[in-house]
Amino acid sequence: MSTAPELHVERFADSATLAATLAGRVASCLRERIARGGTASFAVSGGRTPVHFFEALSTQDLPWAKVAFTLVDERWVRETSDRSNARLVRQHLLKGPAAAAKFVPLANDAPTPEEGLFALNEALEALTWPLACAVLGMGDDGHTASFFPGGDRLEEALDPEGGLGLLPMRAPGAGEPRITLTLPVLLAADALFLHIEGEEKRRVLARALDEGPASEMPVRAVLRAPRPPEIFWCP
Ligand SMILES: O=C(O)[C@H](O)[C@@H](O)[C@H](O)[C@H](O)COP(=O)(O)O
Repeated sequence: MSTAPELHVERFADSATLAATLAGRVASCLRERIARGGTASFAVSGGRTPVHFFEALSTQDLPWAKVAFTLVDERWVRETSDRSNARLVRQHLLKGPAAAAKFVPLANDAPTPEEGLFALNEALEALTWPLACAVLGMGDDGHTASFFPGGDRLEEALDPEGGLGLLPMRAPGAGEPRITLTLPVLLAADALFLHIEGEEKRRVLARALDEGPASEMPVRAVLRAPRPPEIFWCP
C-alpha cells in the first residue's frame, strides 16, 4: 500500500486481532482523559465493519460510568431499522461493563435531521469535549463519517474553520438523509483512528492517498489533516 510518510498503517492478521488492539487503544485514550479531567468521551462509526471492535470494547476494564459516547454519524431512520447505527451500538457495544456508559444517539423522533438538530446539540452537551478519541470508517466511494461525494453540505462539514459541530447531510450515495459530526470536531479529538477491513478498502485507501480533490473522496480531508488518523487495517 503506498502511503504518505506521515501516515501510520497498522496491519493485522484478522478482524479479531485488530478489534482487540483498537479496543485497547480506545480504552487507553479514555483512561488518560479520565485521569486528567474525571470524565471522557468518544465517538464511533456505524456501518458493518465495527462489530468485532464494539464487542471487544464493551469488555474493556474501564470506569465506564465516567464515559459518555456518541456516533460519528447516523442515518436518519428509527432505531427499529436495521440501518440504524444506534441500534448497532446498543446490540454490540452498550452491554457488559460498557452498559454503564452514557450513550447519546445522533437521531431522534423529528421527521428530518434539520428539525432534530437543536435537541441533538443539547443532548451532546452531556459529552466531555473535545473527544478523547474518534473511530472513523470508510466507504468504497471514499466517504468517511457522512462526508459523502456530492454531499449537499460537504463544503461546510469539511471547513476547518467551520463553527458548527453537527450537520445534516444529503447525498446521492447516502441512502437516507444523514447527520454527521464535522471535520473540526473530529480533528480536535486527542486521537483519531481510521478502521478499515478488506482488500477493496485497501484499494480505496490507496486511491484516496493519491492526489485529487477532497470533494471526490472526502476521506482525503482527514488523511491530509495536520494530524492524520492512525489507520487500522486487516484483510
Ligand atoms: O453510517 C455509516 O454509514 C458510517 O458511519 C459510515 O461512515 C461508515 O463508516 C462507512 O460507510 C463504512 O461502512 P461499512 O463499515 O459498512 O463498510
